[in-house]
Parts: sequence; structure tokens; C-alpha cells
Amino acid sequence: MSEHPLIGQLKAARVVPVVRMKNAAHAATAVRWLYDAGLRIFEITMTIPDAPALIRELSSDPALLVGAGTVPDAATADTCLRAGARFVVSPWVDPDLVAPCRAAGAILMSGATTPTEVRAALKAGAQVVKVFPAASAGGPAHVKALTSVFPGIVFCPTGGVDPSNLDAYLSAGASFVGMGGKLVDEGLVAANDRAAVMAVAQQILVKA
Ligand SMILES: O=C[C@H](O)COP(=O)(O)O
Repeated sequence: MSEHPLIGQLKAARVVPVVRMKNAAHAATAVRWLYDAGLRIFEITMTIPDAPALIRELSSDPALLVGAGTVPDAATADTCLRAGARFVVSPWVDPDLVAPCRAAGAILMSGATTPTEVRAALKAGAQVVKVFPAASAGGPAHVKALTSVFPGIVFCPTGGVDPSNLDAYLSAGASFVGMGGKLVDEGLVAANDRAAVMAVAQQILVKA
């Protein structure tokens, strides 16, 4: 099966910022700061109040690649895809998400930890395997073990990834990573500490 054209963009960026905030205004601020730093890809998680509205707003900018994260079911996937999401991320394997993603031409990233779960994600039709939770599953060594039995599969480790271990995950065989709390800490946004968030974002860009 040929690779989805957007996967090249994700590989080139190497980091998908996972925006997970309790407060919608904080999420919008975090995205604005990361945009100012130079980032153009955003995973907007469904744990943000009214997340599809933020997806719709961001998707109106053609320079951005916006996806929906922590998508719990097909109806939510459909809402996000109609709002402009071009990738859908689930921390688990849910075959119900395949049809709406295929219909919209979007990428489905399904969560998996073990080889059995990876196989299930691929059989269900995921184009990307989100290795989650990556750090507690064994970190880069775990990703390396998975890539040895699944050569050519697009792995996106997420959970505990930060600027200090990014290179180790990529060297282990990750195509790109998801980075949440270590990149955009809601506490820093709430404290209006733009400089601290920008500093972390710069580390990602320096490495890219
Ligand atoms: O779904 C992804 C996680 O929320 C991101 O995990 P993280 O905050 O440890 O990077």
C-alpha cells in the first residue's frame, strides 16, 4: 500500500505537538505561541472543551496541518474531519474510525503498545501506529524492538517524549513523535510564560 502523502510532511517535521489543555483559551494561546515559534502541525485533543471549534478555526489556515487527538468514536471523528482535521489519532485500536478517515482521505493513527496490538492496528487499517504510552512501555528500546518485527511501518511514539529523548526515539526507528506536556505545559500557558514555551519549541526546531 502506498504511503499517504501527508506522512512525508509529518516525517519532515519529526514532532507532532499534542495540544491537551483543560481550558480552551489556553489551548488557543498555546497554538498561537507554537505557531509564532515556527510550528505548523497541531494535534488538537478532544479533551479540550469544544475542540472541533478550534480545529475548524485552525484549519482555515492552509499553512497548517491540523489533526484531532484522543478521538473516542466515529461520530467525533466525523465531526473533526468535517471541521478540517486531516489526521485522526486514537490512543487505542478502534476499527470504527477507519471508514470516516478513508472517506475524508485523512490519516488514521491508532494507539498500540505490544506487537499484538500493532498487528491489530494495521489489520484494522491504521496508516500510523501511535506507540503509546511510549516511555512507560520501554522508551526507545521498545520502539526499536517493534520496528525489528514491523519493518517499514510508520511508528509515532507518544507519551513521555521530550526534546532530550527525541533523537533517541528517531534513531530507534520512529518516523516522528507526538509531544504533549513537555512541549506545551498548561501551567506555563496559564502563567502567561510565553518565553518558556517558546524556548522548548525552539529546541524542537533546532533539532529538525
Ligand atoms: O496523547 C498523547 C499524550 O497526551 C501526550 O503525552 P505527553 O504529554 O507525555 O507528551
